[in-house]
Amino acid sequence: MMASMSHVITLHGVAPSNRYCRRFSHSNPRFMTMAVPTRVATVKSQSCNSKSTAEIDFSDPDWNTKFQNDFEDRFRLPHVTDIFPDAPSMPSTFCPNSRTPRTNDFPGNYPLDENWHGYINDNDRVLLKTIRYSSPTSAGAECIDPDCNWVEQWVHRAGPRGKIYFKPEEVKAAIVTCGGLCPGLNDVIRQIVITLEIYGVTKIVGIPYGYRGFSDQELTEVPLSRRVVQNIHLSGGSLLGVSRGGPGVSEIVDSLEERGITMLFVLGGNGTHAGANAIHNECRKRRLKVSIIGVPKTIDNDILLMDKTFGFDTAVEEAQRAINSAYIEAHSAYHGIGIVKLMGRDSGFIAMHASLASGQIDICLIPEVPFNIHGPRGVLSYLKYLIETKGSAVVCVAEGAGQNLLRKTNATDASGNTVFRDIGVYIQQETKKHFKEIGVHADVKYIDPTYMIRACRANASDGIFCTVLAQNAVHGAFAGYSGITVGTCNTHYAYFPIPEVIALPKLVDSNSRMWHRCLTATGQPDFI
Ligand SMILES: Nc1ncnc2c1ncn2[C@@H]1O[C@H](COP(=O)(O)OP(=O)(O)OP(=O)(O)O)[C@@H](O)[C@H]1O
Ligand SMILES: O=P(O)(O)OC[C@H]1O[C@](O)(CO)[C@@H](O)[C@@H]1O
Ligand SMILES: [Mg+2]
Repeated sequence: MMASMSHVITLHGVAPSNRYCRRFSHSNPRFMTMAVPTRVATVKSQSCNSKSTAEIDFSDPDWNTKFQNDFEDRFRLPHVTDIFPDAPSMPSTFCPNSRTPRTNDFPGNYPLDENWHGYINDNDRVLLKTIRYSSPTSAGAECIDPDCNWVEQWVHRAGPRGKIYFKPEEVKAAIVTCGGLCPGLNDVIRQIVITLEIYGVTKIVGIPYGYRGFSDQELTEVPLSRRVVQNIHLSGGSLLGVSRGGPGVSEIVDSLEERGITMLFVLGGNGTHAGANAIHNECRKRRLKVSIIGVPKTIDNDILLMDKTFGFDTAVEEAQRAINSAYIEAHSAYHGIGIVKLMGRDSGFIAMHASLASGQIDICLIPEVPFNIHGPRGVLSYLKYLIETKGSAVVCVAEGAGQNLLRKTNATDASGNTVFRDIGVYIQQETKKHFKEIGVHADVKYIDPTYMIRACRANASDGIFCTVLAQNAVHGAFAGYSGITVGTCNTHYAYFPIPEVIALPKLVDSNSRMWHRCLTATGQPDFI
């Protein structure tokens, strides 16, 4: 089959604008010209096939090797030596078992180099995909070619390097948190500060209220130290504040120059990372030795290639309280119907995982899977069936689900994200109307716990996750990288070039085992 294919084919015959991938719902043209990545993800990772995968000529006997080389090139991490080839390096000052930097004056707490295997080699790699699918029809198969050949894809291992490219005493590090709130922001801020201090950095500041803090003259830098951040992880929110919108990239880089910032840690979602990448590019254009490092903060878990993002676990856990309340209300009422709306603009991960965890959801609706409300196969008919057969029902709907059923809105927020209509309210209203029309009693209750969930403190698992991400962010900066972000792949920590992880939102694959498991757990039919 392979030999006979001399033409360039699309992946499984699926056109590049494919089943699972959509653009992030940005519409602000100001940002579009600034930093939306030009490269689309070429791997069909997270079920996203792409233009460049579609351009592979699989009749070439070397396509596999070429793909892997291309992959290695794309995932190469931008480094300070790209613009300053002679940039000096020095032995790392990082010491994992000390509160202070490693110095020759105080060798007692530090093993001799030859006995200590604590650094990451720049050539260490993490395997991105671990399942070998035998057929493209296997559940959730992510194949590069039509025969689903095994293709190794390796990304860079995160962690401390033996050589560093910044002298700690010359560093001024800044941290900024952008976008919406997410559990764990304070844990990340805290650990970045602590790790920077261990390297020996003394000038550490927080930029208040997201990117806005770079331009608003009334907002002043927040000095940060171990003392300041010691207990901030005990509460939710962000010590520094967050915002959407704000200044353009050039203004931000002007501000970095004026302030003498040499390391910038950017905590935020896809929009923030697009901004971070644009800042990185602008710094390179101006030949500034500045390291821009992202830490992906998206409660929606919609960043490509990573196992998960921080705050997601906590969100799923916290959503249980809302779901349980909806269940109790519905279960205690005569013909009770509970509706819970959870976050997820483009991706239904929170709704899917919360439904799976609760065991109390009868219908889970996510943006990736179309559904009808009305008609014989619609959600309302099934709700009637549930009321008749089990007396009550609970629906979990992601905020971005079923937007096609609602009147379009042209409204955008300050960052250019489309403002959605409330699908939860719509389902509540239509349910009430429908049951009235068919003359069946229904007691409908609607819960939207969004801001209660977002404002929570990180749970233990996210607390650990944030701590490790933050340490790795600092290690990445000292290693001389810039324009990168940090995440986990198959439980291992890795660095990624920013454009590769934000080209598209990571979506729930409706052919994945996880979605099928969710369907098995709820027992819901297709609503199409
Ligand atoms: N394409 C872009 N280029 C440069 N900056 C951007 C871009 N998109 C968004 N930004 C900036 O990034 C910041 C955060 O963006 P946004 O409000 O979209 O949140 P986010 O990072 O995607 O996080 P969340 O997951 O909470 O939505 C804003 O200050 C916005 O101005
Ligand atoms: O109301 P805000 O702050 O604009 O944020 C809402 C958005 O933020 C998110 O919670 C992600 O941070 C989305 O799920 C949601 O659409
Ligand atoms: Mg976003």
